[in-house]
Amino acid sequence: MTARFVITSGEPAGIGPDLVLALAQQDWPVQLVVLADKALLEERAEMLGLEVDFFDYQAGSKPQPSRAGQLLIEQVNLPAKVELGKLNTINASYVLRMLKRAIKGCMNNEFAAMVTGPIHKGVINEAGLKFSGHTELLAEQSNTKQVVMMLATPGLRVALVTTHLPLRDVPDAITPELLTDILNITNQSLSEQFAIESPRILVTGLNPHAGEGGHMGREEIEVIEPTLEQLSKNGMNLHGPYPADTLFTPKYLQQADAVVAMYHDQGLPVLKHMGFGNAVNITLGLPFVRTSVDHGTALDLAGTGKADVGSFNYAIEVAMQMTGQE
Ligand SMILES: NC(=O)C1=CN([C@@H]2O[C@H](COP(=O)(O)OP(=O)(O)OC[C@H]3O[C@@H](n4cnc5c(N)ncnc54)[C@H](O)[C@@H]3O)[C@@H](O)[C@H]2O)C=CC1
Ligand SMILES: NCC(=O)COP(=O)(O)O
Repeated sequence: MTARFVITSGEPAGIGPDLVLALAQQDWPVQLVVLADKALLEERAEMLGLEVDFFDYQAGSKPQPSRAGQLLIEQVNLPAKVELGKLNTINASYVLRMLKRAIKGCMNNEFAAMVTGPIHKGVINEAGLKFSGHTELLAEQSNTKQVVMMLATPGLRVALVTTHLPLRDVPDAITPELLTDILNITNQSLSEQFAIESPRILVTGLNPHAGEGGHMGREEIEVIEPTLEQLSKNGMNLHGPYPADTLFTPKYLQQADAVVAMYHDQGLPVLKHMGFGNAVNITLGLPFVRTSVDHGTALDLAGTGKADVGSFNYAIEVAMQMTGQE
C-alpha cells in the first residue's frame, strides 16, 4: 500500500510555504499530506507563479501517490495575515498546532512518517511559549525519554550529545548517563534503520585537543573515556574521544559510519560545509520516523522563488528509505 507522510509547512513568514509548493512540482511514490492554511499557500503560489491544485485531505481515505501539480492539504487556520519575512508572535500557535497534529497522526499510525519544514524558535518563545526545537517537542509529546538529533549528507552523519542549550551549560549536561543513551540510540538506529552492521562510530572530545591529557579540561578523562570503555565492552564499535579538529579530516571520516559530537556547533558546521542543501536532520529514537530540512526559515528568501528545495526533497527521500518505500 502507498505510504502516507505528513508534512508540516513551518513558519508561515519564512520559506516553508514556498518549499511545500515546490514539492508539488513533481510526482512522489508516497502520499504527502501538507498541514497549512490553504489561503496562505494560494497567495504564495500566485506570488511564485506556480500552478497548483489544492485538494482537502480526508482521513480514512485510501492513500494515493502524490502527483505533480496537486497538493493535498489539511487546513490549519492562521490567526493573523502573514507579511513576507516578518515574524508575528500571534502566528506562533499555528506552527505548534501543525506539529502537534502531525505527532498525533504519527503516534496513531495515520502517517508513516513526518517531514518538517523550518520553524523559528525565537518567535515561538517571544509568544510566551517555551520551546527549544522540534527535537525536544517530539520527545516530550511522544513520551520518549531520550532522542538523538542526527544530520546526514552523503558521506557524513553527525549525531549530537546535546542539542539546543546555551554553550555555557554544555559541559554539565554531558553525563555518563546521557552519553550512554545517545550512543546506544545512535548505534541501534544505524543498525536497524540504516542496515549498517556493527556501525563504526567516532566520538569527539569536548575540549581543545580532547583535553590534552587533562591539561585543557577533564571531561574526556572523567566522563567520555570511561563511557566509551564500558560500551565497547558491551560490543559497540566506538572510537575516541578524538579532538574534533582531527576527527573531521578525511583520514578519519573515511572509516566512520557516524560521528557523535558533543554539541550543536561542534558538529553541524562541518556537516553543513560539506552538504548544505543536500542534508537531512533525522530524529533518532522516536516511535516513528521524523526527518527535516538542514536549514532554517530563511526569512530573506520567502516569496522570492530563490529558496532551494534540495534539502526538503532529500528529507522526504530519507523518510522513504527509513520506512522501506525505496
Ligand atoms: N529545521 C528547522 O526548523 C530549523 C530551524 N532553524 C531556525 O531558523 C531560524 C533562522 O535561522 P538562521 O540562522 O537565519 O538560518 P537559515 O538557515 O534560516 O538562514 C541562513 C542562510 O541560509 C540561507 N538559506 C536557508 N535556507 C535556504 C534554502 N532552502 N535555499 C537557499 N538559501 C537558504 C538564508 O537565506 C540565509 O542566508 C532560527 O530561528 C533557527 O532556529 C534553523 C535550522 C533548522
Ligand atoms: N540545527 C538544527 C536545528 O536547529 C533544527 O532543530 P529541530 O527544530 O529539528 O530540533
